[in-house]
Formats: sequence, structure tokens, C-alpha cells
Amino acid sequence: MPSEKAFVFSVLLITNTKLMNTEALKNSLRDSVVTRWAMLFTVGFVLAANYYFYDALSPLKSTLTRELGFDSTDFGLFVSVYSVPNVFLLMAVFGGVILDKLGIRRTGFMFIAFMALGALLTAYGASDMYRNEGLGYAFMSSFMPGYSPELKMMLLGRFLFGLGAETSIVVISKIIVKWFKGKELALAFGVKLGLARTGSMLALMLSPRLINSEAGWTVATWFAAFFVTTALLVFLIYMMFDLKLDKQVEKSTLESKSDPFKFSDLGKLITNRSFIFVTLLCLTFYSAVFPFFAFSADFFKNKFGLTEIQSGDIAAMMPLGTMLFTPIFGFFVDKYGKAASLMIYGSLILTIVHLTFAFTTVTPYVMMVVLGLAFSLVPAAMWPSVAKMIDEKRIGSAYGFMFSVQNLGLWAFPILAGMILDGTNPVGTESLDYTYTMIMFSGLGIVGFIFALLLKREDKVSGYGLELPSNSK
Ligand SMILES: NCCCC[C@H](NC(=O)[C@@H](N)CCCCN)C(=O)O
Repeated sequence: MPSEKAFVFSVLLITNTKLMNTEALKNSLRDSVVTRWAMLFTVGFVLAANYYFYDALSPLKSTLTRELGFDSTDFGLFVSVYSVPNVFLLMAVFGGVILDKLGIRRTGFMFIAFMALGALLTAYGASDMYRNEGLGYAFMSSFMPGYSPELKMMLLGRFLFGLGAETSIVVISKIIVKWFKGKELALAFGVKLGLARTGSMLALMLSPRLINSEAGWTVATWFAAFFVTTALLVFLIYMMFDLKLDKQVEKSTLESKSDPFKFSDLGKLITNRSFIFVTLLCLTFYSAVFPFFAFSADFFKNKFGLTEIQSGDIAAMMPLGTMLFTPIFGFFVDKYGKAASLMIYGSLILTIVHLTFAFTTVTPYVMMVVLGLAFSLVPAAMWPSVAKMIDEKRIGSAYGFMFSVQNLGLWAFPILAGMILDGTNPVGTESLDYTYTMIMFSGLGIVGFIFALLLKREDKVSGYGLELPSNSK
């Protein structure tokens, strides 16, 4: 019968196509260990450049005061403007939507280009070229006279950088899943975070050295901007491999399909009590880490009377510590669980470190490594825990939502830290007293600790199994 023949033929065709896809999957680029790890290091370079630029001016706070007249509030404003697009334009959420629509290559290129443009504008805003009546100087002088034209141009640059940076983190996470799903995925995520932290560590160590260059202090800002621009070029190399892989394997077998973002999803997320507690922990914990980190080198300089190079080196101990500890805790969480407990310990250690900084003179070298311990415990336990409480299809929306809430803290607390510093230190004080600023960070640690306790208690009711090993849920 012709219809029976047609049926058998189409079954054979489907089976054959499936077999061919599996075959292609077996022999695709992602099956070469060397190629997929090379891809990880390629996009890891982009991530390192991202984190480098985010932290590049942190050890230069006093240089910005001396050269550009920034006070602590200006510096806080500069740090925080990174988060404005992610909080107020919900870029961390819409970036995910754009990623679903345009795909990895176009979204990645577009957002890394924003990062590069923003980084170059920031460096330009600090440069002599701009300050000697360069392009845009007259315009930036024509409004809001309370803020210098240098600050305004640098704010615009960092705003654009922030617009690209958070979404590029989401793109890179998706790239890792694309190449490592069903392979060494957890390890790949650990290495990715390690590469990001390498960027932070290098920024803290290199920037204070680069300001002593013969060509002037702005070498440090230009270097950071060129690092990000190089990352854009490096991403072009990645795009070639990505295209090749897509040609080898049907795209649908590679990229895990997530449901498109819907605002109604937010309703589901914010009625999940475990998710609320983990998001609030994310907000408070990261607000006590990244904004503190931005001020840390200046804090050590003022409290312990160190040079910019020495204080940058001490601050760099924290990312160095995380590079060591994060993979260890990641492995621990996979194998033994205890994620909720680790988040409690991490928040407690964070609070102790900040209180020690506020009220004692214990050597900051040791305390920064201990802070690195806390900053490994919580991220290593937090991000995989979200995957346990949220359906895989909505994980992108969940992370996007968490990033937006987290950025609220990354926006508000650097400004608050700067305002507290300016408010508690008379103008022209030789060395700044950070006590009240550190009390603020300790307070955030305590609130985070409470959310971590609530999360663990809630886990007993909701049964997400945060205390269980990865494969048992
Ligand atoms: N799968 C999510 C990993 C997030 C890692 C996390 N980064 C962030 O939370 C960013 N939203 C903020 C980065 C700001 C500084 N560059 C981290 O622990 O770094």
C-alpha cells in the first residue's frame, strides 16, 4: 500500500536523520578536548577583560582625587553607574531575551562591543587629549556644573560598559553550556569563574604599577580599555568556531532551549520563598563584597599607611584566594551537598572579616585571603542551588532576575560608601577613616547571614535538597 510505504519511508528517514545528528554530535568540534577547552579559554579571556576593567580604577582612588579632583562620592558614583542599565533598564533580563532571539554570536558581539566602546570612552574621559578641550569637552561642561566634565564622560563610558558587561556574562555562560553539556560542565564553570577572578587580581596588581609609567598615569586606564578592545577581537575568533560548530551539528541539539521570558514568570519566581531568600542573600552578600572590593585598596592605603602598589597587592589576595578555594567548594557541593550550610558559613566569615577591618589592625594580608574563602563558599554553593529550585527552562530568567536585584546593591552601596566617607571625614583630611563604611559592610554581612539561615530553614519545608549532593536531586 502506497501510504504504508510512505509511512515506513518517513520513519526510516527520521531515524536516519537522528542517527546522523548523533553521529555529527560525536564527531563535532566540541568532542575534541583541545578545541572545547581552547574555546573556554577564548571566552574566558573576554570575561577576564570584563572583570579587569570593572576593577581597574579601584586601586587608583587617590590618583583620581589628585589628578581629576574626585571626592569619595564621585568615586562611588563612578563605581555604581555600571549597574544603572542593569537595574533601571533591566538589561540583565532583556539581555537574556535578546540572546534567545539573536543567538550567541550576534548578541555576544553586540554586547562586548558596548563594553569596548564604554571602556574607551572612560579612558578618553580621563585623558589629557579630552581635558585639553577635546571632542565633547565643551558639551560636557555645559550642564550640571556640580560634576566635572571628566567625571561626566567617565560616567557615560562606564554606563555603556555596564550595559554590555552583565549580558556578556550571560552569553558566556550559555557558550560554556553549549560546549560542555554532558562533558566536564561543573569544572568548566569553575575554571570560567577562576579566569574572571584572574582579571580582578591583575587589575589590582597592574593598575598601581602602570600609573608610574613615563607616559603618565592614564596609561593604566588606556591599558584597561585596550584589554577590553582586544577581548572584542578575541571574540571574533570564537565566533568563527561557533559558526563551524553550528554547521556541523543541528543547532537545536546544541543549545538548550529555554522558554522565552514572560513577565508572568516573575510572579512564579517571587512566590517561591527559597528563591526569594537566595536572591536576597545574593543582593546582600555581593553588596558587601564587590563595593567593598572597589574601595579596599584605598582603605588599606589609609588605614595602614601603605603605598598604592602595596595596597593593590593586598586587595589582590582576595581574588587569588577564590581561584584556589572556589573549585574545591564546587567539588564539595557536587559530592557532599551542604550548600545551604556553606552559604551560612560564608556569610558569617564575611561579617567577621568586615568587623575585624572596622575595629582591629590585624594584618590585612591574612584577612583578604579569609575573605577569599567566604567569597568562594557562597558563590560555589549559591549558583548551583538556584538550578535545584528552578525549572531548567526558566533558569535564564531566574539568573537575569537575580542579576538585576544584585545590581541594585552594586549600584546603591558604592554611592553610600562614598557618601559615608565624605560625611565622616572633614575635607582635606590626610588619611580617611573608614570605620563607619566598614560598619555598613558588616551590617550587610549580618543581614546576608540571616537570609542564609532562613534559606536553610525553608529548604526543610520546600524539599529542594540544597543540603544533598548534586546527583541526588
Ligand atoms: N552563573 C552566574 C555566575 C555569576 C558570577 C558572579 N558574577 C556576578 O554575579 C555578576 N552579575 C556581577 C559581576 C560584577 C563584577 N564584575 C561572580 O561571582 O563574579
